[in-house]
Amino acid sequence: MPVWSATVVRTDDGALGVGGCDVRALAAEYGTPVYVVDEADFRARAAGFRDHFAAAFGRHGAHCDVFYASKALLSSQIAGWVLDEGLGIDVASGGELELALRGGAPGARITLHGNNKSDAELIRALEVGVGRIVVDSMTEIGVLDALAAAAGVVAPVLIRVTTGVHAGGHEYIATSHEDQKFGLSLATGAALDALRAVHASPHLELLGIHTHIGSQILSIGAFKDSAERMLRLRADFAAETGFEMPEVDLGGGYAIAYTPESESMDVEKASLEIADVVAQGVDAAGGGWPHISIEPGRGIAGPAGMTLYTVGVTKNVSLEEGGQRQYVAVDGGMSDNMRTITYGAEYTAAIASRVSSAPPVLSRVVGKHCESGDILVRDVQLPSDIARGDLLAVPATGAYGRVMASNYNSVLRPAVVGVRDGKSRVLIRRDTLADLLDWDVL
Ligand SMILES: Cc1ncc(COP(=O)(O)O)c(C=O)c1O
Ligand SMILES: N[C@@H](CCCC[NH3+])C(=O)O
Repeated sequence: MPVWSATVVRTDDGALGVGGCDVRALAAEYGTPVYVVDEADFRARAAGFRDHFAAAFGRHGAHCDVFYASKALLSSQIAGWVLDEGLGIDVASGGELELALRGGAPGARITLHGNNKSDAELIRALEVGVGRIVVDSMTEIGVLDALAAAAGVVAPVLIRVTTGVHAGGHEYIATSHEDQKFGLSLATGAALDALRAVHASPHLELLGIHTHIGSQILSIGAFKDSAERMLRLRADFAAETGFEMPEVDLGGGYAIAYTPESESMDVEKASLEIADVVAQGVDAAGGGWPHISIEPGRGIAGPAGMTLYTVGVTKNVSLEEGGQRQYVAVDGGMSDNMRTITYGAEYTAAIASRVSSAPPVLSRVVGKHCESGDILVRDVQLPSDIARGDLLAVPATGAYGRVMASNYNSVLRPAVVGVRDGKSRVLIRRDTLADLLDWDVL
C-alpha cells in the first residue's frame, strides 16, 4: 500500500517534495524534527469519507454525516479545513473544544466525548451549544442533568454503547469489549438503563446512541457487527418506549497503511457494506431511518503527515543471531512519536534529502532519548551510506504524532507545518527554549 501522501514526489536532484515544497527548504526554514502535513491530501481524505458515506447511505435514501475525530491532529487552521470540507468535529476534551471553536466550528457541528468530563467541560459545552454530548456513564447522566437544569437548557445527548465487538490493532486501542473503561454495556443492560434515564429527564434530549469499537481496524465485519447490534438496540428501545431515536453514531477506527507491506481500510467498500447492514437493521425493525454519523480521525490525518528528521549518529551493531544492524539515530524520537513504544507500531522511513546508490542494509531508526525502547522504525532497509546531516522522512505520522508528543528529556516539541501548492505555513509552532524556561518556576 502507498504510505506517502498524495503530493509526495522525488525532485530532479533526488530530494523529496511534498505539497510543492522541497523538504530541504522546509527543514532549513522550520528546523527538524518537523511534522509536515499535506493539506491537499488531508482535504481529499476528508472529502473521500464524506462522499463515499453520503453515496452509500444515499442509495437507501438515507444520510450519513462525517465528524472528524480531532484527537488525531488539531489546530484551528486544521479545524478550518475540516469545516470547509463539510465535516463536523468530534472533540474529546475542553482543550480540543476551544481549538475547534477557534477554528470557526459552530457549537452545533461539534460532538463532545470523554469518559470523565469535568463539570467545567460540560458547562462550557452547554454554554457554546455543542450539538451532541456523548454520555459515557450513569454518573455523567446525573451530573449533566443537574448542570443543564441549573443552566436552564436541555442538553443534547448520545449514549456511548459498548457493543462487545472485539476490534482494533492493539489492546490499548480496542474500545468496545467488556472489560475496559469506555461506554455502557449492551450485554449487561447498562446501556438500556442509561437510555431510560436520559429519556425520562426533562433536562436531557435523547438524540441517540454512539459506539466506537476501536482504532486501526481492518475488518469491515467488525463494523458491520457493531452496526447490527446498535440497530437492534435502537429497535428494542423503540419497542419498549415507542421512541425511535433519531441518531446513530458508529464511531471511527478506519485503518491506514503505515508500511508498504501493510493494508489500509477500503473506505468505499466499508461505506457500502455498513450502509447495507444498517438498511437491513432498519427493515427488520420496521421503523424509520436514523441519521447516521461516523468519526474517522486517523483515516483523514494519518497518511497526510510525515515527520522529517536530521540524521546524527550511525552505528553498525552485531546481532546475536549473526549479521548486523545499522542503527540510525535522529534528532527526535519517542517524544514526537509515542506509537512505536506504546503499541509496537510499525513505520517505514526513507532518506529525504537525496537518493543513494549504496546497498540497502537492515536498519533501525532510533531517537535521542535515554531509553533503549526509544525506537521510531524497528526494521527498515536504508542505504549503508546514510550519514550525519541527511534528512530522513517517516511517513504516515499525521495522526497521533504531535498530539501525543511530550517534552521528555526536556526536548522541544516540533512544529507542525502545512504545505500546499508550493507554500508552507506553521499550524502549530515549535516549542522554544524560552518556553521550557518559562514553564519552570524559579
Ligand atoms: C470516540 C472516538 N471516536 C473516534 C475516534 C477516532 O478513531 P480513529 O482515529 O481510529 O478513526 C476515536 C479514537 O479511537 C474515539 O475514541
Ligand atoms: N492514540 C492511538 C489511537 C487511540 C485513538 C483514540 N481513541 C494511536 O495512536 O493509534
